[in-house]
Amino acid sequence: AAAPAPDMDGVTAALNSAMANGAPGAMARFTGPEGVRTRMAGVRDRVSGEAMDTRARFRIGSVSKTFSSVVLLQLVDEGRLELDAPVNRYLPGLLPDDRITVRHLLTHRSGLADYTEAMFAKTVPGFEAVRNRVFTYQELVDLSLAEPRTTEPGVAYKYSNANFVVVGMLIEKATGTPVAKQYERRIIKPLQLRHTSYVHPETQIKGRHVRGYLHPDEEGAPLVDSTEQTASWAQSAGAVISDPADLNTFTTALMRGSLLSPRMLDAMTTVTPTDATQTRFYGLGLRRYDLSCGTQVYGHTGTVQGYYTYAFATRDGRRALSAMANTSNRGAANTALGGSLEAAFCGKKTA
Ligand SMILES: C[C@@H](NC(=O)[C@@H](C)NC(=O)CCCC[C@H](NC(=O)C[NH3+])C(=O)[O-])C(=O)O
Repeated sequence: AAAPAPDMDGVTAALNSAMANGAPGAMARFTGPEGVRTRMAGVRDRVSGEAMDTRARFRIGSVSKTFSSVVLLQLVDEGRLELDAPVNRYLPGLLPDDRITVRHLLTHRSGLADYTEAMFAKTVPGFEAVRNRVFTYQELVDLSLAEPRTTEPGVAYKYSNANFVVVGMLIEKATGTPVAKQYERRIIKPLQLRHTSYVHPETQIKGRHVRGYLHPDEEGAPLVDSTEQTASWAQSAGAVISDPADLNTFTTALMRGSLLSPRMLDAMTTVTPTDATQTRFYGLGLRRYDLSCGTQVYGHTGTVQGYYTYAFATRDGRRALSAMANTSNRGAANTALGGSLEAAFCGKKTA
């Protein structure tokens, strides 16, 4: 059946709802058979009052995990790493359990604790303590290993940034270059993602960009401008910068098979449920959301101080949506923004 036209009024309603829940602004870009549709709301800069702009760049948070996963799966395709090999075969002595495999990292089933829970237990103090810090991968792994593991390897899904920090270490070990070089060579250049970059530990977002605003834990406390940070606490788990057009190019190219072999793309999109609702799933560095109209969309969400992101596409790569709200630590704003997926991919609700 032909895909339903996107309900762009519904997308606008989702953006407005994100603003009603504390975001200074929000935007979305839909790419489909009928072409591109963009919607913007509010401001990208609360001081200048400059309007939200879909040509502006922002921090994509954990959507970076899909970039890292693509690089690692290309290395598997090239025979330089094996998915079911112990991580310790490539990084001797790194992890305290030889049973933790590369696949366990990509599926969040390693049991490695997520160090960000302690790091950001107090949102603004935690952020201020790290926003200008530069961490080595090893320091982040050590923070994780200082806490008890959350599961025996492979037994259960438990989201952890530590997994994709180790993915970054594996990429650097296998290629002998920084992850930035691999993102550039394997994704950014081939897809001509002109507004996508990995500038860690540089704190500035170059060119036209959205300023991000972090909600403190204290109700009513003023927003904190969190735009400039090293994002070193996240790195290969969350430090990529991009814009809506590049994200749609990335997710559609991924789904169309431009980045991975058919076998590897099948492995990446083979998912297991992450919640009881059986509508949210995780594959290899990739989420799958099953929408109310039966459409399944693949991509990732992102949460980094001041920015909520959704970047998803249909399995045939014919339709994609990227959406961003320039706030965080506000779950209601994130959920509201997520409503843009149903509107974009399921179209107008029939009476
Ligand atoms: C969940 C999301 N994960 C990511 O994008 C990664 C990179 N971000 C996090 O783990 C959240 C770090 C804290 C954010 C902070 N929260 C707090 O400080 C809470 N005390 C904030 O909201 O900005 C994903 O995979 O979709």
